[in-house]
Amino acid sequence: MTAPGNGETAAPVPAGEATAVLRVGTRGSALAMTQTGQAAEAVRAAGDLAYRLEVIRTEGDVATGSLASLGGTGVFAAALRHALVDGRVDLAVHSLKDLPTAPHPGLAIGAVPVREDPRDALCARDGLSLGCLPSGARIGTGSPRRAAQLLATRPDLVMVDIRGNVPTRLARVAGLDPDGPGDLDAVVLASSGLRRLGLQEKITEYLDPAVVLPAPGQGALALEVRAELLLADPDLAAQASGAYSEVPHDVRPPSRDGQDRLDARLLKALARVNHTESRWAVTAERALLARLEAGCAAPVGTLATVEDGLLVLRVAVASPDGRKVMRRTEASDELSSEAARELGRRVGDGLLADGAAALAGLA
Ligand SMILES: NCc1[nH]cc(CCC(=O)O)c1CC(=O)O
Repeated sequence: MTAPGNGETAAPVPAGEATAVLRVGTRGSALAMTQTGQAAEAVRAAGDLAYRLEVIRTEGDVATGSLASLGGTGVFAAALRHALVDGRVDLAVHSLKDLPTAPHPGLAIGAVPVREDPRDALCARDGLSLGCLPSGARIGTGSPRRAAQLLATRPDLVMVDIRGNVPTRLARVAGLDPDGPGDLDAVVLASSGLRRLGLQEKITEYLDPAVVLPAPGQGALALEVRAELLLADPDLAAQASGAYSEVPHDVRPPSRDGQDRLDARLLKALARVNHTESRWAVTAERALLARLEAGCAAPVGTLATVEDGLLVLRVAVASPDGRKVMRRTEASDELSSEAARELGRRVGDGLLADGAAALAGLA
C-alpha cells in the first residue's frame, strides 16, 4: 500500500484545481441507504474525499432495452450498474449476494470491505430457538436455500413463502409488532441486514453454518466502479477477476472538472477499504456459484473462511424439500484471489460430477 504523500497522487496539481465530489449510487431502501452510507463514510475517510449519495430507483424507471441486456437475475443491481456505466455515479454499493456472478462489461468490483457476520438469523416469537420451535411451527422465508436447509434439520416445520423488506417480514412474527399480522412463528433473515438496521435484538438465534449455510457473499458489500479505474492498481485489478481488461469505449463517460484527482483518491481509498480475507472468501463462494450456474434462488448454501492459514470452503446443495443434502468442505493452502477462484471451481466441479444439478433442480 502506498503511504500518504507518496507516489502518484502527490504529482503537481495546477493551483486551485478541485477534486470532484464522489457520487455514490445506492438503492433507496432503508437497508441499502444504511449500508451505502457506512461504505461511503469508510471511503471518504480513507481517500480524503467529499461524497454525496445518489438514490437510484430500480427497474421500472430505467430504459428497458439496456435492462433486458443485463439478464434476468440481478434486478436490484441492474439500475445501479446502469448509472455507473452512464457516468451518473462514480461508485455503486451493492449487497454482494444480490450481485450476479457474471461480470458486467466495463465494470468491476473495486473493493470488498470487511464482511459483517455472514450467518442467517432466526427471529422467533417468545425468544424461541430453532430446536425449541414446536412441531408444525410456521417459518417465513422466501429463500429456497433457507427453506431446504431448515427442512433438512427440522422436517416437521412448515415453510411459508414471504416477500418484502426487513421490517415487513419481522411484522409477520407473532408478538414482534403490535400492528403486524403476526401470523408466523418465526422468520429467517440475514443477521447482517438486521444488524445494519439496528434490529439485532429481534434475533433469537444465530443459525450455525453447520446447520444452515448462508448465501454466497452474504454479509459482504461490493463497491463497484468503472473497470478502467482499476488499471492503475494491478493488485486490485487482479482481485477483480479479469473483467477489468475489457473496457468498452462506450463505458467512458465525459470527464468532469477534478475527475482525475477524484479517480486517484478513489483508487487509494478502495485499496485501503478492501479487506483481503473477506475478498478471498467471497471470491471462492462466487466462483462456486458460477460453476454450478446457480442463481440466488437455488438451494445452495456456502461459506468460505480463512482458518489457520487455509481458505476453507463449505457447501451444502439440497433438494428443495430438504430430504437430501450434499455437503462438502474443501480447503486451499494457497491464499490468493486466483487460488480462491480455483477452489470454488474445483468444489463446484466435484458437486456437479456427483449430481448436484439434478438434486437442486438446477439446469
Ligand atoms: N435478498 C435480500 C437481501 N440482500 C441483502 C440482504 C442483507 C444481507 C446481506 O448483507 O447480505 C438481504 C436481506 C436478507 O436476506 O435478509
